[in-house]
Amino acid sequence: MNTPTAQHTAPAGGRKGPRRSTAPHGFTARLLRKKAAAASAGYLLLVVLVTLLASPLAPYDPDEQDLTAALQGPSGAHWLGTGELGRDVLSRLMHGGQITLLGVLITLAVYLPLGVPAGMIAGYKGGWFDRLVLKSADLISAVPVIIVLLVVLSVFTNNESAAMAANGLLGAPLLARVVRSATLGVKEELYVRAAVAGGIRDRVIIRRHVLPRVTGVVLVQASVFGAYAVLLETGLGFLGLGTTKASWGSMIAEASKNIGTDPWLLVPSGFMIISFILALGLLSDGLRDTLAERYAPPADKPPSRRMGRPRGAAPEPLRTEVPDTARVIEDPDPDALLSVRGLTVSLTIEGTPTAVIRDVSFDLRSGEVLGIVGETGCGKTITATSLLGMLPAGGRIASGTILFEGTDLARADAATMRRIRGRRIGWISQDPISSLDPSFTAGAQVAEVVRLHTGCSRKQARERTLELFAKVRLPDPGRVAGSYPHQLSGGMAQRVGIAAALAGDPALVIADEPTTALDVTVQAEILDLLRELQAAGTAVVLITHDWGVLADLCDRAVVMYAGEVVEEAEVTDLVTTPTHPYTAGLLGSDPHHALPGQPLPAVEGAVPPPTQWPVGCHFQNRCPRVTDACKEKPVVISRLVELERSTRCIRPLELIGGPAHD
Ligand SMILES: Nc1ncnc2c1ncn2[C@@H]1O[C@H](COP(=O)(O)OP(=O)(O)OP(=O)(O)O)[C@@H](O)[C@H]1O
Repeated sequence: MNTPTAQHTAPAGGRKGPRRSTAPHGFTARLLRKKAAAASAGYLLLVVLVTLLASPLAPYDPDEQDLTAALQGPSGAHWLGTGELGRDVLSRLMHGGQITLLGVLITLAVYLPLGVPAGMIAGYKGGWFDRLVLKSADLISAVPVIIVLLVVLSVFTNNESAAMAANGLLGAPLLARVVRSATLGVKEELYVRAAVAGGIRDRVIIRRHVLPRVTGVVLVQASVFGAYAVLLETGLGFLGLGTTKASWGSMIAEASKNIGTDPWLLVPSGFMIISFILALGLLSDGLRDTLAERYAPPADKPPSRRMGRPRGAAPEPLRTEVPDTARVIEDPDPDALLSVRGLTVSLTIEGTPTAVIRDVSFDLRSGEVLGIVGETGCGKTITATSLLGMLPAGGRIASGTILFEGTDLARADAATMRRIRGRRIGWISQDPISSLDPSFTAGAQVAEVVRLHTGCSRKQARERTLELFAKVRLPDPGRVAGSYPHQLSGGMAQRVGIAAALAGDPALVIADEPTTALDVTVQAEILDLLRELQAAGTAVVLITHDWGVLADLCDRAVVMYAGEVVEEAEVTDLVTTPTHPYTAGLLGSDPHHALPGQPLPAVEGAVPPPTQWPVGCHFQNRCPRVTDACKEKPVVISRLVELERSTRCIRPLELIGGPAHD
């Protein structure tokens, strides 16, 4: 007999309190609309009430014996008959529930407070604690629970409470393992990453953002384990190891002794146990489905974007490390707010640490907007997330520096990064709805960030939130503050996201394709907001696929291709006189230049993945100007000092009519 673990790992949640959504979105209302779950909840409530009120309600004392009326069937005097000592079955059933349900309560009182926090911490933090939880769960799975309980009962004779507590203790690591898995998924949700980017502490994120999402899994596990505890109590009673008082288990034991002469005696206690367990199961299914509905993305919206998470990168040589001969490290610009130099980031791909961006360098001054442009998979997001120290699990900065306000973020510890995220560097995501936790109102989420960064009172945080909402030109800030994410349009959600990014008054904002999910009119409004930020002196790193957005907003831009910066220049120079064939190709395939009725010119081929970067120029397989020299060795990025631009091409001036040489 081993402790059960339910196979439900569906999205979960469930949280009460003033922030909860109201009907028709209310959790209880939706649960009660499920007939089986509603009937089960009603039945369980009735059983609990009758059990609690057994003393006034039961027609007889549960231990009152009447040997003249032993083993009788149902009658007017004894509705469910009598047992072998003439005790009233109905009264014993009502009182017996107290012992059985107390056993369930004790089990859960140990099981939940140990298993839930342990699982969330293991999943969220990883490391040695995670390994400990997994190891404990493996070990416990191999332990025969009944043997342990027999040992406990031999020490605490007939003490069912001790046995049930031990049962909870044995189940807790298994619960922790399930909660850990759910937490791993939640941890990658954009709104959790947005909270990390906002500088919110881990314990607050676990309590406010992870706990509501794993609550469903926990409820399902709790109901399955509760049903198991009922069975266990019954089993102990049946074996005569449990309490000597009336309990559902001891009633089963009594009935089984008399099964030959009076089979009826098994019916009331058997029905009680089976119906109770069945109702718990149906309720748990209802809870799971209701919570899954609650966190399912609306039908018209794609599922939330998650970051992939390869694990276990080790500081070994990278598969695609760049040789020193192919690096040019200039001194950082002394006036820059942010200076990135020679940044190489590795992720574990197919089990091997692999550079996914390498030798990335750029500068950004206060009040400047720097664009990062390139096709999908070129390394724009990894570059941005390394600035925030939020690489996917297993990712690490292999080399290079990220100087921001005098601190090298590439080497900053967790506490420094937490101080910088949200306060000095804000983050705006490309998926505004998924960046907000569906369990909280927009106002509550922004107020949380405001409080974190300013330490102000709740009231002041609410006022500041409304100011921020007005600043990002949200219509009716009060109404938006009280709305849940699903009640907001994409544009409104993005404004809320920008308000959250501005809550700490950061010097730098990283906007990762902030307009991709929005329609054209809303895009223009969001770009206006970013322009205002810039005018107020905030530096912005803008990741985009869109040359129109780039030309509209950015002062300078870096073009990335297959993990490398291939060109860096003022935007006007980039769009008018590109020096790298990739920049020229990208510009040529810009839909803004499409001619009616003519196919859009495209750069043939696809970006090679980091595992297949060629020696030499990464663009060689798609370049219309490729020569043998391009394939020989990694191409150094050269500074064209007079033109105030850099390019990673061995014939940088060829495209703009300069001398062509190999
Ligand atoms: N979690 C991950 N695990 C493995 N490889 C990853 C992971 N995240 C990114 N990569 C790889 O790193 C490279 C750079 O990815 P990145 O997301 O930075 O590209 P991007 O230019 O931002 O693309 P997009 O425009 O689609 O966001 C890609 O080859 C990608 O496949």
